[in-house]
Amino acid sequence: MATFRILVTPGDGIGPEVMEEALKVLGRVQQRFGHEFLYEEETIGGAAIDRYGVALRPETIAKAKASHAVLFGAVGGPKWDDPRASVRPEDAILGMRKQLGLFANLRPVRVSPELIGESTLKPEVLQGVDMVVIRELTGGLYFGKPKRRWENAEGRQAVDTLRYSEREVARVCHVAFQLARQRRKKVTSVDKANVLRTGQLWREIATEVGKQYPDVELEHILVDACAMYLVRRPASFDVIVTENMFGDILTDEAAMLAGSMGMMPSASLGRQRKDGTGIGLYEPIHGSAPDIAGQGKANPLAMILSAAMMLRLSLGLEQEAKAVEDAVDAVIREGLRTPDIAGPGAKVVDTRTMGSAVAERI
Ligand SMILES: NC(=O)c1ccc[n+]([C@@H]2O[C@H](COP(=O)([O-])OP(=O)(O)OC[C@H]3O[C@@H](n4cnc5c(N)ncnc54)[C@H](O)[C@@H]3O)[C@@H](O)[C@H]2O)c1
Ligand SMILES: CC(C)[C@H](C(=O)O)[C@@H](O)C(=O)O
Ligand SMILES: [Mg+2]
Repeated sequence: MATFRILVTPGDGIGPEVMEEALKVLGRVQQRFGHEFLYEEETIGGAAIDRYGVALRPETIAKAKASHAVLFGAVGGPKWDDPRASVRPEDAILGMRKQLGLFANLRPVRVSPELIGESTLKPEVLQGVDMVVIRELTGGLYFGKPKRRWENAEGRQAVDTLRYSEREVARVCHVAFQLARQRRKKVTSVDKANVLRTGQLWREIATEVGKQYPDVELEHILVDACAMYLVRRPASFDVIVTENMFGDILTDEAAMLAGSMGMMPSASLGRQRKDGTGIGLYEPIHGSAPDIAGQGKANPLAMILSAAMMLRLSLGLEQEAKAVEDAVDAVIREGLRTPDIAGPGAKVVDTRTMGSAVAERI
């Protein structure tokens, strides 16, 4: 029997609601496959600002480093949204990513045949969509310095800095090519090389890294065109690799191919240890959804699918990961729908019923 340490950070809004369901599903995995998951829970985000005055405590990072993986819900909400606030709930997720060195964010986009009808896009456009967007996660505009606000005779000013180093671009491109080798062997590198110096560096390095993977096709697309192709011919993409901010925006767009933000899991990975393992952080790409929090309307499948990615990528439990994904496919096939993926006449269930249904099918 294997024992794994998992840090659980539910966060704010629907974060705790979807986390409860992921833990229910993992409980069933423990029972069925006989593993031991040792959980530690930490308060983060807005809840931590209320309790400790900061969104992320050093103790939480220390606990994360002592774990095999972190399961992260979502942070944020109107209560902490003052644009002048010196601490923000989002500092929790940004701090985790940076301090744990999680530079590669994998965001798979799969379209269940049963959900094609619920999308706002035409069914024929969605046929065969199966891609992974790899978002660079610890560089770019999010972290570049200087980053500040000030005021002068011309009024209020602000600056964020877009900076990338050769090393930062190369390492995330390697992740993309290695993943493409296990898939359809195509990488699309997305940049803004027609305008930005960082985009030119990105393209140059993606091309150099690509030469080390002659069996993988590499195409370059400008980010504005990519936003268009994502809704025009999404099935043509296999692995997309892009910088932090572009990846953030393009993946919310891509969520609409899968039907809802509530269907989009993610894994954030960093350097591997010598034994081939490495800490990973697993979270849905959606936020705390204040508009539906506390109403039982949140779709827990993105969080549950993130837990499946954790089983596969940080705990090395492929069969268990597959069992969770198959259970999710089964409930979708059987017609269970939270409101975000429910068409007319659908069998609408609440967050807990959806989570229990997945757990029961493992
Ligand atoms: N990783 C994170 O913690 C994370 C990610 C994104 C946004 N946020 C934060 O969340 C807060 C709200 O942001 P937002 O409203 O722009 O984005 P959001 O992702 O929270 O919500 C966008 C829309 O998608 C819906 N939605 C999201 N997740 C859903 C789910 N699981 N089931 C059903 N519907 C779902 C919401 O109801 C809303 O209509 C902000 O404070 C933002 O900073 C946090
Ligand atoms: C909450 C926010 C900081 C975060 C981001 O911009 O990275 C979110 O939008 C995401 O996609 O994970
Ligand atoms: Mg986002």
